[in-house]
Amino acid sequence: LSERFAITNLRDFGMGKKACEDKIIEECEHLMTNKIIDLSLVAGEAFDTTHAMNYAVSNIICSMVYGSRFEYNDLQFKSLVDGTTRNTQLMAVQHVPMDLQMGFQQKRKTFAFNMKQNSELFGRLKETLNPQMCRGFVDAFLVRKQNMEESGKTNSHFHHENLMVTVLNLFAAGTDTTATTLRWGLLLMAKYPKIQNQVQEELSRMIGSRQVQVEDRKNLPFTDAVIHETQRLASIVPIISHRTSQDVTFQGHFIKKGTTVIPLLSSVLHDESEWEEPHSFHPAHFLDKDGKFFKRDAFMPFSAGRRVCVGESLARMELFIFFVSLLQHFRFTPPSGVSEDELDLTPRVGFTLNPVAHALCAVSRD
Ligand code: HEM
Repeated sequence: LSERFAITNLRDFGMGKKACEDKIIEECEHLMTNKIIDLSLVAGEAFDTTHAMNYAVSNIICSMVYGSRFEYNDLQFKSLVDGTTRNTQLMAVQHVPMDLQMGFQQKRKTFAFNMKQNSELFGRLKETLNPQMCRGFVDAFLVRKQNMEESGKTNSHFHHENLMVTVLNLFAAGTDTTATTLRWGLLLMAKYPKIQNQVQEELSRMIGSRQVQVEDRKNLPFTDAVIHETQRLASIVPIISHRTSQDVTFQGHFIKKGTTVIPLLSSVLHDESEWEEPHSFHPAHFLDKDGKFFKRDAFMPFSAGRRVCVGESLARMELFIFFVSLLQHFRFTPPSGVSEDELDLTPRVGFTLNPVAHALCAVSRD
C-alpha cells in the first residue's frame, strides 16, 4: 500500500511533469556554479565527478520528498548523500566473506545515521505541517496518517517505519542510479572526444547557450542517441530479482510459484544478436540512416513490464537536462598527462555498476 502511495504521490509532486522539469532546471543553475567544477576551471585541476553528480541528483529527490533542496555545503545533506552512496557500494562487499563482517557493521552504522537524520527532518516537517499545502511526499504521508488516526482507522500502513523505509528506498533507488549514469556519460565524452564534438556541434546549432528544456529532445537526435548508448553500454543495473506470483511455464521450463527469478538486464543490453556493436560505445545504434533517433526494443535499462522502474520518466528527464547543460557549458577531458586511451571503462562491481575512481577536467566553453 505505501509503495502505491509513494508512486501516486510522487507523480503528484511532479514526477515526469513540468514542475519537476523546473526543479531540475533550477538545480542545473546550482550545479553550473558548483565549487568543485569551479576549481577545475580556475586551477585547471581534475576533479572526481562523484560529489557534484550525487549532490545535484539527490537534491531532486529532496525537493520531491521534503519539499526543498539543500546547499551543497550543508553538512547534514552531505552526510545523508554520502551515507546512501556508501551503502550502495557496501552491498557488493557482502559477496566477499572476509569483508562480510566489516561491511555489515559499516552498513548498519550508516543506516542508523541516515535514519536519525531523516527522523529529525520528519520532525521539523511535522511541526510546520499545513494540510492545505503539502510541500512534498513526507507532508502528504503525514497528512494521510493524521486523517487515518482521526477517523479511528487501525491497522494502517501509514506509520513512522513505513515512511522511513519508503523515503530511504527512494533515495537509494533515485540517487546513485542517475548520478552514476551521468558520470559514465562524462567519462565516455572525455574518452571519445570526436563524439563529444558531435554532441557539442548539435547543441550549438540547435539551442546555443539558452537553457535546455525537455521539449528540445526531439531536435537533438544525436545527443539523445549518446544518452541512450551511455545507458546501454554502462548497464548500471545489471541484475534484478523477482519472485513468481504464480506457477508459470516460460520457454518450456516450469517455474513454481514463489521461485526467485534473477533476470540479467545486461544480457539484453549487450546481446550480440540485437546490437551491431554490443561491447563498444556506438551511438549509431539509436540513429536511422537519416540521422533520426529511433528506439530499440532491446533497450531496457529500467527493466520492463509491471515492475518497471517507477522513476523512469524522472530519470530520463534528469539525464537529458543535466547532461545537455553540462556539455553546453563545459568540455570534459582527461587530467593532464593522461591520454584518452588510458581512461578505464572497466566497471567497479557493486549493486550498481560504477566507473572505477577517476578524475576529469572541465574546460569552460562560455
Ligand atoms: C538512470 C536511472 C535509473 C535506472 C537505470 C533505474 C533502473 C531501475 C531498475 C532496473 C529497477 C528494477 C525494476 C524491476 O524490478 O523489474 C528499478 C526499480 C525502481 N526504481 Fe529505478 N532506475 C533509475 C532511476 C530511478 C529514480 C530517479 C527513481 C526515483 C524515484 C527510481 C525509483 C525506483 C523504485 C522505487 C523502484 C522499485 C520499483 C518496484 O520494485 O516495483 N529509479 N529501477
